[in-house]
Amino acid sequence: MLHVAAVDLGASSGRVMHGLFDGSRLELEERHRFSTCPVKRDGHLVVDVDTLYRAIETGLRYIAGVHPLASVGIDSWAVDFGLIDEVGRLVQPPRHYRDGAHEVGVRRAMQRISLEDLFRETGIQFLPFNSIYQLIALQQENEPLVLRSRLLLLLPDLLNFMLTGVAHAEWTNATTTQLVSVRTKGWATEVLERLGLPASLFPEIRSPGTLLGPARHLVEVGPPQVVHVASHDTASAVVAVPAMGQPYLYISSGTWSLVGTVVPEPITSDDALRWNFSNEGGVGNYRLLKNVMGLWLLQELEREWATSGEPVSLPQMLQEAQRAQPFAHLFDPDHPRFLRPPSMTEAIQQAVKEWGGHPPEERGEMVRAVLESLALKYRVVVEEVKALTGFHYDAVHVVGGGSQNALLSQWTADCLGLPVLAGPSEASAWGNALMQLVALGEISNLEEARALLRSSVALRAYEPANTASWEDAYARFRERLFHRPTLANS
Ligand SMILES: C[C@H](O)[C@H](O)[C@@H](O)C(=O)CO
Repeated sequence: MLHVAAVDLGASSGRVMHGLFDGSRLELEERHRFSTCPVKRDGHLVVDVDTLYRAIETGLRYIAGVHPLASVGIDSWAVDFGLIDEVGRLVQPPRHYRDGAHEVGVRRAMQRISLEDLFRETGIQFLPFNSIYQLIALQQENEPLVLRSRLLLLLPDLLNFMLTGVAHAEWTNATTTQLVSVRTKGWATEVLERLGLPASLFPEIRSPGTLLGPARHLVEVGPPQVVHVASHDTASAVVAVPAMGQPYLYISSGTWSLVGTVVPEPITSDDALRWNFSNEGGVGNYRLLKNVMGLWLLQELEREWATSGEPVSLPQMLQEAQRAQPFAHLFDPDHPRFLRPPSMTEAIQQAVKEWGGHPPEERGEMVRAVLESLALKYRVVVEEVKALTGFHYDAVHVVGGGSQNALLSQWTADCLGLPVLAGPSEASAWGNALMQLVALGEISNLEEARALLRSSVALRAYEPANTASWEDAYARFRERLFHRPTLANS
């Protein structure tokens, strides 16, 4: 039996998963779960790297204390980074992308380079919290701090560095900085020059599926090899899309919903620019996708209800949503106001009002409004994907934690008029473990990885129903949508 550890850091929790591979089946078992929520320091939302690192070590020691651990891989959300000084210390805690400080970076960047030039060079969608804007904002705020930094490491690269002492930039996550060139596939040096950002901060880019080095702090239990997995959690989740052949559509559904497909080369056409698509690095391909605000909306509502003394479970929320009136409170879930609103309830009510609807008051109305609006937004993005690639798709794979939301999966099928195949729910951890097996030479490629996955996990299928009323709602949704600001044009 071969033992690997997949460390997957999500928006609110991280887990250390134990992968057991017997040559024909892979099993994943959770060994340690911990919070990844940002903390407030000096007025900013930051990532508590030391606490994360300690939790990861605890989980790894737990597995390695019992089994010979062959390897470890770390994936996390994208864009957030730490700056390291000449002795390898963090110069300050990494800012979290939901902190508002990057906005000054957006304004500054736009004075120096157009969105169009940036997109043509990097293929990445405009999101105000991309690393590029976070770094410019930091430079504006504290230039000496950036000048005395030696390296910029995205979160999984930073944790890998803490484990091994080796500093690299893993490809899939590096592309989310909006600072990697689609032409050279290296750091976009011309963009860095135009923005006055030091090229020396950016380490060598390495491909997923390669070995990084031994985990030096775990010598007494091995040490296991640290592997460059697809370290952007969405890239790992896409590795674990159990598709049979090409082309395929996916929704990586969690705090964000990443809606897209994979393409052999980036698509940087006028339409891709206009629709604000991303070409994020994948494993042997590009992930042509768009961020939809996702289950963050629901998570925030749930948090608000719990803090106001009315905690509610997900099954209860879904039951109440089913009883509410259909299509009564639609809104654009990607309005920038939803990134970090003081009150999600009020932000949704305001958005519905602006679309000429009656603001939802009841919990069920609110949940129904979120889920219907998400499904309708998925349809908008899927239509754009079809137009960009010219492909026909006959199903959509929903992977990640959101694949367990049966109501959203059913409504997604109804709205898209396509079957939904839901699962695996721990897709990022699966993709992470599978890339370790590739790096260790246990399996030879993605096709084999997917075959292994299909024989190891159960999927749920949802057939489209009730499509006529969704078609009608979609027509109304589209009409409203294209007169309102989105993350791209606000
Ligand atoms: C910032 C988000 O985390 C990012 O855009 C998204 O791709 C992600 O990583 C979702 O987990």
